[in-house]
Amino acid sequence: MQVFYTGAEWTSIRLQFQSNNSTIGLVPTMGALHEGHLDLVAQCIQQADISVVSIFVNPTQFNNPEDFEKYPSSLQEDLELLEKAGVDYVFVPEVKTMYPQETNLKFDFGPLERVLEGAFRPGHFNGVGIIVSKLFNMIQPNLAFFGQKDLQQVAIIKRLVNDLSFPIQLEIVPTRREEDGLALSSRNRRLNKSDREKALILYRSMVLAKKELLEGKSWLEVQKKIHQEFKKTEGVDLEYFELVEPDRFELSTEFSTLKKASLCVAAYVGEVRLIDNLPVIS
Ligand SMILES: Nc1ncnc2c1ncn2[C@@H]1O[C@H](COP(=O)(O)OP(=O)(O)OP(=O)(O)O)[C@@H](O)[C@H]1O
Ligand SMILES: CC(C)(CO)[C@@H](O)C(=O)[O-]
Ligand code: BAL
Repeated sequence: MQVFYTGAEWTSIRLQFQSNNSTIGLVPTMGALHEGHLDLVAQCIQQADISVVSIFVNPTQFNNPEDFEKYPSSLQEDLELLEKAGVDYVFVPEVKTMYPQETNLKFDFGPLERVLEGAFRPGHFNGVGIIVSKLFNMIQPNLAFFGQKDLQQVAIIKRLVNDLSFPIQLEIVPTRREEDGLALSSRNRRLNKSDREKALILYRSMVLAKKELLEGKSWLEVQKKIHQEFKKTEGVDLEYFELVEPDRFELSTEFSTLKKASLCVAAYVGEVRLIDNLPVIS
C-alpha cells in the first residue's frame, strides 16, 4: 500500500497503469474508519483493479465549527486497517492541497438540498459537492463508492455526476450496523456509555415506524408517536424524523402513494449529532 499526499504524486503514480486499461475505484472518507467504511473498501477492491481510499476531513462541509474541531481522527490506525484490507493507494491531502485558496464556488442542488441535512446543516452539501468534484477530478476514478447511511448525500452525488457529466459509475453500499442496530459512524466514538445506549432510539424508532406504516397506520399518526417517544428520552434532541421518496428527497405526508420510501432521522445524543435512515419500500 502506498500513501500519497498531492494530485501531482497521483498523476505520476497513474502513469504506471494507464496503458493497461486498469479500472480505478475511489472510496472517499473522512477517516476514523470503522467496519462500515471497510465494507465500501472491500467492494471497491472486488470491483476495481486499483483501489484508492481518500482520508480528508473537509472543512467546507462543516456548518458547525465545534463538530469540525471534535471530528474523530485516527490516521495511524486507519492506515493499518486499510493495509490489512488490501488497499493499493491512500490519498491523505492537507487542507492547503485541496484548497490552495478559499473557494467561492456555489452549488445549488435545488429541492434535493432544501430539506433534512441540507436544511439543518446550511452549506453542507455545497461543501460535499466541492470536495467530491475535486476528488473526482484529481483521482479520475472509473468507480466511486458511497454508503447508503448518508442517503441524501447519495442523491446529491448522483445529481452531481449527472449535472457535470463525470464519467464515473457510482456504487452504493448498504449501511453496516452494530448487533443492536446502531449504524456505525465515526461520530459514535464521541458517545459515552450512557449516550451509546440512548443512541439506539434512532434505529428503534425507524423499525417501529416501518412496522406501523406497513400495518396501515397513517404517516402523520406514526410521526406524531415517534416525536412523543423522543420527547420522553432525556438527553436526546430530535431534529427531524421524516418519510421521503429517496430519489427526489421530497418530504412525504402520505405513505400509500409512494412506490419507494425511506425513513430518515437526525438527532443530538448529548453533544453528538447522529443521522440514520431505513428503507420502508425499496
Ligand atoms: N455504517 C456505515 N455503513 C456503510 N457505509 C458507511 C457507514 N458509515 C459511513 N459510511 C460511508 O462511508 C463514507 C465515508 O463516510 P464518513 O467518513 O463521513 O464516515 P461516517 O461514519 O459517516 O462519519 P460520520 O457519520 O461521523 O459523518 C460515506 O460514503 C458514508 O456514507
Ligand atoms: C463524501 C465525503 C468523504 C466528502 O467529504 C463525506 O461527506 C463523507 O465521508 O460522507
Ligand atoms: N458522512 C457525512 C459527512 C458529514 O457528516 O459531514
